[in-house]
Amino acid sequence: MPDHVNFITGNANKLREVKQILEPAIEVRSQALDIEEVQGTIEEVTKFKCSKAAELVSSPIYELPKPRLRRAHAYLLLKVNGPVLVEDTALCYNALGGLPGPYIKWFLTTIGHQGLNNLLAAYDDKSAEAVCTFGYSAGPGHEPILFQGRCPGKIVPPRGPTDFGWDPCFEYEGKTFAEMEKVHKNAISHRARALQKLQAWFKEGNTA
Ligand SMILES: O=c1nc[nH]c2c1ncn2[C@H]1C[C@H](O)[C@@H](COP(=O)(O)OP(=O)(O)OP(=O)(O)O)O1
Ligand SMILES: [Mg+2]
Repeated sequence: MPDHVNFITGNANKLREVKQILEPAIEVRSQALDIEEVQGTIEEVTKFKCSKAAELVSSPIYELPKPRLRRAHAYLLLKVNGPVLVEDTALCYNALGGLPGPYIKWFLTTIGHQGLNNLLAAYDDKSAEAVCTFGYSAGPGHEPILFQGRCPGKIVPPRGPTDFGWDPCFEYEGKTFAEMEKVHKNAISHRARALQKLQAWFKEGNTA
């Protein structure tokens, strides 16, 4: 098992959940980079994001022991690309053949919770899947390895706190993600299921 991962995301809520799930076994370090996102399948979007992150990220080649020494020794820090972990989240409506899928961010920003419901007005089937795909790259030129988790649910009018994305509109076993205790969501979510696969891969002896 690696002692840490370098999770690249601009989303503080994602980071909090990944920390809650992986730590303390694996320390989650993070850099907030705004990475361009392409069109394509969920897998293509995640692979591109991961390769880009591996190129853009820079991290110190070693850790200095004490914070007060860091400034003095700043010149010793060299740029090293990768390894990195990224994640892309999709929300896939079954009645719509998997859309909005990886484009959920733009749908949510543009039409909001009510709009996410209205999209299904013409259909009886309100079922959906939350899909989380982590991409891990050892560095530039290394093909990203993907770990995907899926959680079934249905799209409902918003219930619960509105602090994280479409959580209020996604119902799983009678509760929306927003209504659940964080520990409950983090035990059954798309993100938790994907991270279980990543943890299993690390346990096989693969290291970040
Ligand atoms: O568990 C979740 N529960 C509710 N909403 C969620 C969840 N996870 C992601 N979301 C939202 C954030 C964004 O509106 C879209 C995914 O887009 P996505 O590109 O993966 O996220 P992002 O751009 O916010 O962060 P990043 O810098 O990691 O790409 O769904
Ligand atoms: Mg994004």
